[in-house]
Amino acid sequence: MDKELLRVYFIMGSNNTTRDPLTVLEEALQGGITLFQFREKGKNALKGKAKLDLAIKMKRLCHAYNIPFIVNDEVDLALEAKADGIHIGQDDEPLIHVKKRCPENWIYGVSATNELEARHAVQDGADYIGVGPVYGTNTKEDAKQPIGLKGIAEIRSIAGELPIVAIGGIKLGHVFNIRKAGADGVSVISGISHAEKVRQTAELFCNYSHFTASYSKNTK
Ligand SMILES: Cc1ncc(COP(=O)(O)OP(=O)(O)O)c(N)n1
Ligand SMILES: Cc1nc(C(=O)O)sc1CCOP(=O)(O)O
Ligand SMILES: [Mg+2]
Repeated sequence: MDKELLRVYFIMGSNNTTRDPLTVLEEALQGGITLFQFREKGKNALKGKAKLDLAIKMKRLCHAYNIPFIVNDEVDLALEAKADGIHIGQDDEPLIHVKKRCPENWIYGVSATNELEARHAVQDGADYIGVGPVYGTNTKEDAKQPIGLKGIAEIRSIAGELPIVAIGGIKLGHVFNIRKAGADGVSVISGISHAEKVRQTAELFCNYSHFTASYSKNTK
């Protein structure tokens, strides 16, 4: 996959905002997010048809802005919504099974918290690795211990050329150091979905992430 898609990877479900989730997503798209993941889980998450309906509406919105639509965890939902990819965690259906029943041209993401998990993700043919949590987060109840910038750098060395994206507690002020540690981008939930001005905040994430990439290239 094109690693530029990971520059600002916005993730959201209906319970990550008190506003209309479609409005929040559209504002983030207007701000220039480069990839979107539908993650409908946890307290007050939608179920059944309401979940599928929201997924399809979000996919249409993403496609109107030429942004790929990824689904978290749920392979059947991703297939029904005709998504562009799936994100798989360590406790989810293994990537090698998932790949057998999904389109070849999908984007396949895998989570890793340590070098061993990253090594397996590379071997199993992931298109990118979600690395975290980098910092403490209130968004994911079962989040592991933060791995910090050192954790990103360690997984960067395992991943080789495979794109990696950092996740967990990421705010605007973290972007520079995260990119310098070797991540190709930042994956953000509350830093964007809870922002007072979603479009402007997404735009700032994009500018910071873009600036750091150019800065690092020119100082190597
Ligand atoms: C880009 C990205 N990276 C990591 C995750 C976390 O996946 P997982 O560990 O399966 O946890 P849940 O999100 O399912 O709670 C992710 N979703 N996206
Ligand atoms: C969904 C998720 N996965 C994580 C991991 O470590 O794999 S941390 C996390 C929550 C990210 O939300 P926020 O940007 O609000 O901290
Ligand atoms: Mg998962």
